[in-house]
Amino acid sequence: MNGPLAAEAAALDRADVLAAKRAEFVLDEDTVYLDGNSLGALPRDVPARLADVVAREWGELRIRSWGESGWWTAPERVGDRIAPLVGAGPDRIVVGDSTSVNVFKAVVAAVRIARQDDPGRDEVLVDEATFPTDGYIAESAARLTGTRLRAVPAAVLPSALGPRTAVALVNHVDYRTGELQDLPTLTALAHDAGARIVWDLCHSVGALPVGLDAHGVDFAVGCTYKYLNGGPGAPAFLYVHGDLQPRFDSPLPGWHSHADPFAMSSGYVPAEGAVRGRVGTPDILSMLALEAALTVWDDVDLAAVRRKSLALGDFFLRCVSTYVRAGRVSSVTPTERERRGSQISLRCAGPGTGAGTGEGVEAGELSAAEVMDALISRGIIGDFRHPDVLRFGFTPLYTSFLDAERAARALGEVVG
Ligand SMILES: Cc1ncc(COP(=O)(O)O)c(C=O)c1O
Ligand SMILES: Nc1c(O)cccc1C(=O)C[C@H](N)C(=O)O
Repeated sequence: MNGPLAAEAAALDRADVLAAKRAEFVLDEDTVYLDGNSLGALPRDVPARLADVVAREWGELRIRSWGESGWWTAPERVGDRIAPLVGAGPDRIVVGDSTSVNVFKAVVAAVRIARQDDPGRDEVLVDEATFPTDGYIAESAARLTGTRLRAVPAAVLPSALGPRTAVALVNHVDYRTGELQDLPTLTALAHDAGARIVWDLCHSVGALPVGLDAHGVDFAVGCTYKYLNGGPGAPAFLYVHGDLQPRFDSPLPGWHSHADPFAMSSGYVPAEGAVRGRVGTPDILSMLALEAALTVWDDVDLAAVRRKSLALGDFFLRCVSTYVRAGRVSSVTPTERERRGSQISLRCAGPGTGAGTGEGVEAGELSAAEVMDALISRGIIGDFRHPDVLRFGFTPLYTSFLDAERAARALGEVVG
């Protein structure tokens, strides 16, 4: 059954310049997939490419593939494919390892540079709502570098930056609320304070233009399994600003980052450029699946992605206010477009959330976790984050306005 906003959704889909992209992904029409901010959908061309890598490059060419199939240079080559999506020039990005490992490399290297310039800097700032892994890694990086970690709310970061700050580690888009931080302003403020900044782009790469080179960002990391659709466990990336590349002193100087790896010498001599961010043998199967997945971006205008992402978010919020009983959910994602990533997070007060029953919630109503379970059983795939947040990720390459309408309508039915 259609809701009152279904006709409008269909019209928006007809006018969508990215609509044709959906056919490049493996999706089924019975499911509304709104979890591309956790695991992107499978691009259609990936299975055949991966089958070729396994059967021919590994199965037939075997060891020769390191050279003949370009395996050895894949981390830089795939990095150069990601570069335009984050506003980076060539040889600035290397792909490999997990985001967590790249946070470690970036934070330690950034502290080393900051303290070379000014040994008095003894603090690493992190936004206190950070995705947990960043906070855990930053705490260890701080201990290893003789600094201390200070967690502050993102809104307080501008005033927390000061003469003691070595590095600030900031999530560009908050994984829980979907709030977008002002990267140009915070980067400039960090530099004004004499500090270095590391951005975690997990929830912004592929969702909005980032402009790393243009804004003078020092270091950035990000994952490739969300909006870049690289697949489960796809390798992450590390960006190092061009001016800092010669000073990048990796805390994990493995042999793949050596200037002459096959010299097998006992002394470490770092390679120049992005290669310096490598560690050991890359996960070639995942790396090449990611490379194949990135071809969907070849003809995509990121400004159009951002326009559609914001339009989907606006439309979804309108559908929610039309279909869902007043007071049952409220958006924790800022309504201002310039403060939003590509997800809408709804607080769903109820039993077992620790958030009280909330206005408009009656005894016996479903908790947020139960609401998400009920949505998933109806084929609406979002996710739940503690204690009471329902997340709906909008992936402009394959999410339609009808998806947004169907999800909000189902939510209204589930919460009653
Ligand atoms: C902001 C952020 N950072 C880091 C990670 C994860 O890091 P890793 O790829 O090491 O699991 C995620 C998601 O899992 C994330 O959302
Ligand atoms: N990285 C993930 C994983 O290894 C398993 C399950 C989910 C994830 C995610 O990416 C979660 C995601 N970063 C989040 O925003 O919560």
